[in-house]
Amino acid sequence: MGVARAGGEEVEVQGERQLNRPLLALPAPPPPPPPRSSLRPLPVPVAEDPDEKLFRHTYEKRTERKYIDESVGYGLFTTARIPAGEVVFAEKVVWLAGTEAQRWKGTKAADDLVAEKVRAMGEEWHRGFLGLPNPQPKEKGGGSSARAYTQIWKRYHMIALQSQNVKALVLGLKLAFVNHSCIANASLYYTLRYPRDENGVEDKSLPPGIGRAVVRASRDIKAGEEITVAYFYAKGECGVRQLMSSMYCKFWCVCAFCREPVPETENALERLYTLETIFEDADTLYKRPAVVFKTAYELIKLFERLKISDTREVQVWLYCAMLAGFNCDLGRAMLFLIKARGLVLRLHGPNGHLYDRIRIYCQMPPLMPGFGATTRGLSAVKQCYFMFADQKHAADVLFMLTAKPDEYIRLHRYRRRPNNLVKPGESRYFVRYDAQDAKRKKFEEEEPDTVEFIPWWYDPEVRKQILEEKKAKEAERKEEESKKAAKKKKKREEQPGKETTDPDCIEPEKDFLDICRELMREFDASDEEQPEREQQELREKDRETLRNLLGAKNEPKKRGDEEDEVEGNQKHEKPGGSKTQLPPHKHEPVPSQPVVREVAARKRVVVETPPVLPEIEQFAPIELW
Ligand SMILES: C[S@@+](CC[C@H](N)C(=O)[O-])C[C@H]1O[C@@H](n2cnc3c(N)ncnc32)[C@H](O)[C@@H]1O
Repeated sequence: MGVARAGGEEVEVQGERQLNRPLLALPAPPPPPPPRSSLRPLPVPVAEDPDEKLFRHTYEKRTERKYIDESVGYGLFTTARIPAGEVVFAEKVVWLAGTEAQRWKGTKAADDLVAEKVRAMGEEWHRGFLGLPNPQPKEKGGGSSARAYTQIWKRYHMIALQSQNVKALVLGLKLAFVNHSCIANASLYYTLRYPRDENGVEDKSLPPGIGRAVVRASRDIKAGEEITVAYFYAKGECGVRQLMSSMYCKFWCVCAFCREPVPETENALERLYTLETIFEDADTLYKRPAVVFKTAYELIKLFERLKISDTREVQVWLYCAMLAGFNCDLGRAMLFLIKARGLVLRLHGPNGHLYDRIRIYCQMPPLMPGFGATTRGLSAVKQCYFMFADQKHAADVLFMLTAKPDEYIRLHRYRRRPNNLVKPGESRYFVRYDAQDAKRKKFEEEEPDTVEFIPWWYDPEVRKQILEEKKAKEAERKEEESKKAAKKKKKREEQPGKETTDPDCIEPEKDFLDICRELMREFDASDEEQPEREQQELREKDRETLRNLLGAKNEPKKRGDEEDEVEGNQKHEKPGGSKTQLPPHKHEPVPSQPVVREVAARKRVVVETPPVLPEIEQFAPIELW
């Protein structure tokens, strides 16, 4: 158990060791960067009652409600500075979801339901609830406080999305005054709690409910500043965001960034929208991975510059992790996940459901949606470690900044330049492809068949018609193809001399061994006419040539020997000269020499290996599959 200072108070921090533990049983990564001065160590849940101990010390007393204007109503303001990462308040809330919300039928039933829930919170809370400013005329229902519960509820509640997108309506006495901003200075999340049985023991077989609403400062909040959170995931330009606020929250957003849009923030939120759109399009993800990474990188930089630090940034890191996972790139995926985990810990602490999701992905990356759709990024987790060592320049590798739009560069292809070889403005890393990689790259870059889809909203009759049309078109295309093939074949048969121009294609219909056997038979037939000794010599020579031709599979030779041999063979092979020349086969209009040269020449692949410097090795561990 450790002790940390928070605003002059001492806070018990339990389980720090647990937080610093590596995620997977792997070699220890380099030490983490020093903590930022404005952040104190994060509190973590404790075994007994997480809510009680975790949020004992908050900045609740340094806040007050103030009236803003008619369009927004009240807001919650600070009376003193609140440092980034601190819990502003963590309060108990009344919440309605699922079957309970279904009881909201008719005003009387609704009022009874809210009253019942509010009374269950205790007398003090009940009084606080009824003390919230109620703008409705009191006598509307006849009595002085008739329908007061629902009136207050309707004005001050918030919508919370729990895991699996379960909607819950929440109301807290402080939370009631926290307004939305498209670029908020605090984050809101709800701790989850399992229902307790009659003995007060948590029943983990039941779905968890909401424990407390926690508002945590995501940046330093000055004294007198309004505390704002994001009610929804705001993205796009101001008009789009206002449309979203009216759709999701039933108000027209008039936050500072919608009232007077700033070009830079507008640009950042528009980029976020673009990135989200890209992530809905698997085709772009597949064909333009480098563009996606670059967009994400620029967005993260922009967020940093504008000091936007909220779940949207977590989402960008998560998207990058998913794109890496999509390509089986565990090294990059892990690093993106670690970044997302760090940020969500800073924003929400280890209690929110977003943290739970990221923690699960860290432990089991294949659980990320779309994982392993392609293998072109294949890498191992430990390959991300060298990027820890080189935080300053790792972005080049992590986001593939030097890649072509359609490229996906594997981690092991990056080599770090030694200090004396780096020119100003140049990337620290260069990409090394070898012959094997180039072959694989060609395969990786093959485009998949395009996926066509018929929108679900089309009329069934229209869908049927479209499918039939597609089938007819496909049949037509196949028929055309077969016609073309038949035409080609016919032409070939009519002009046998003109046939093969491709030296690779000796006899398409025949097996290579058949051809060899035929050749042997032909040699034997022509040899019968020769005197016995001469014949033997020639046969021996022919066999030698054939052995060379077949690549001397059983006797591996040195590269140098092979080259000499090929060149030697070429010297002897004069058309019509020696007896070792293979006579033209009746199915083989083109002389066989070009084939011989081609086959042999292909073996002369020289793999260029750059000088391996110990420094490069150290930073870029090489791992080939
Ligand atoms: C939880 S209450 C916050 C307190 C509220 N300002 C009041 O005095 O009643 C949520 C309501 O505040 C208003 N509100 C919050 N953020 C807003 C914003 N950015 N623009 C316009 N209205 C907002 C909306 O009417 C919303 O339904």
